[in-house]
Amino acid sequence: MEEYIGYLVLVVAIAALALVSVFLLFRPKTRRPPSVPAPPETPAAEAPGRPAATEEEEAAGTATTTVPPPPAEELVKPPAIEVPPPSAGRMVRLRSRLARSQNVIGRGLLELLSRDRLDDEVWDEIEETLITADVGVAPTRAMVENLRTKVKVLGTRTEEELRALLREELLAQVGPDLDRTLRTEPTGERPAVVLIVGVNGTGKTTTAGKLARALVGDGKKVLLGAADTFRAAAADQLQTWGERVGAAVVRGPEGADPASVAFDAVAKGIADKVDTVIVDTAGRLHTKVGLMDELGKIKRVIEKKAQVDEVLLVLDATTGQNGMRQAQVFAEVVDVTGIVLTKLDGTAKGGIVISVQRELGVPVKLVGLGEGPDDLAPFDPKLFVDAIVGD
Ligand SMILES: Nc1nc2c(ncn2[C@@H]2O[C@H](COP(=O)(O)OP(=O)(O)OP(=O)(O)O)[C@@H](O)[C@H]2O)c(=O)[nH]1
Repeated sequence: MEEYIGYLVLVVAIAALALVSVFLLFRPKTRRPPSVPAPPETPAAEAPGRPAATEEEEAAGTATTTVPPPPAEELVKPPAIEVPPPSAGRMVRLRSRLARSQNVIGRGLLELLSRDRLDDEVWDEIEETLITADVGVAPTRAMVENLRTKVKVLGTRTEEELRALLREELLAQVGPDLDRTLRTEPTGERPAVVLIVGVNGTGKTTTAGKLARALVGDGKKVLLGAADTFRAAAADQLQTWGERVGAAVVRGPEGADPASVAFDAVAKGIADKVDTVIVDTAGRLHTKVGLMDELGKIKRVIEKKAQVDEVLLVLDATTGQNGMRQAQVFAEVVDVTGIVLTKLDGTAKGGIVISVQRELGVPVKLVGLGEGPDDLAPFDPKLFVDAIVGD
């Protein structure tokens, strides 16, 4: 009997053990703590730019692996297009910058004019101040002559009266009535063509880019032509300017014929129905003949497609008389229709506005007042003179 009970216990124990093993093997897994869902594994092809799978795609199970990856260039996220401010009112916005660089001339002149005795020595100092500010010899003489007569005849003595007199004389020299309109409107089916010329480093490429921005800000469709094929970086620079505001850029391989790039740019401008094509040139000043050949050819070739409406000569205000001489060579080679005076924020020699207009017989149409993308402004003579003499 005892032996029978022993067997029974053994059988029960084996059965219990078997039961426990079966339970452990097949026990329900519901009591595991819920796991945090891992981020879906995005295939490389689904990186930026690719739209998310639609519900239908997911239902059909076609959302991920069956779609071939798009070509590499589609993966690059296009840069956000900027909306630049319009060109009007820019000089007002940049007034303080202009005043900072220019009012030293005005303060000096007013201090001299306010002296108790206005003898020859003082008038010589006034003349010197104007010459130092790059006003030029002939305009300086004319101004001093007029000031001398008026102070004597009118007996002008108070600071306010002197300021008003100086303002009047400076304004007369700057030329408040010169036509400074920038011709950027298309003629019929043809876009306006603006050619940017000037010595390297004066800010030509920057001006082309800033002008494109300003025109886009005015609601125009603009195309940039990188005919400075001499320096690849200039085309890259222009491309960046264009991309920022959504303006197309036509460029050629490094060393390509600048005239052919200019031609292609204008042809594309016509095909795309843009308002304005801006062509940046290299304008290397090797020899006058070489320059004439290069710029003359660009202009002739463009004119097979459209007329050149503006030839803007870019001049660095900080280079003074040296820059003036270079400007003269350009003016002899090509019909300049307007001057862009850059870096006026970096010099007190604002008198160059007066001398350059007089020397070249062409109005200053735009001024550069800083390195910021919107620091190019239509030139306003009154605001300019106010910045010199102060309020
Ligand atoms: N402060 C200041 N800097 C300016 C102004 N305009 C241009 N610059 C700077 O001048 C430098 C030269 O400008 P670029 O546009 O490269 O000159 P560039 O004439 O095109 O030179 P190349 O392409 O070599 O012919 C850059 O550092 C510009 O930021 C301005 O109005 N004020």
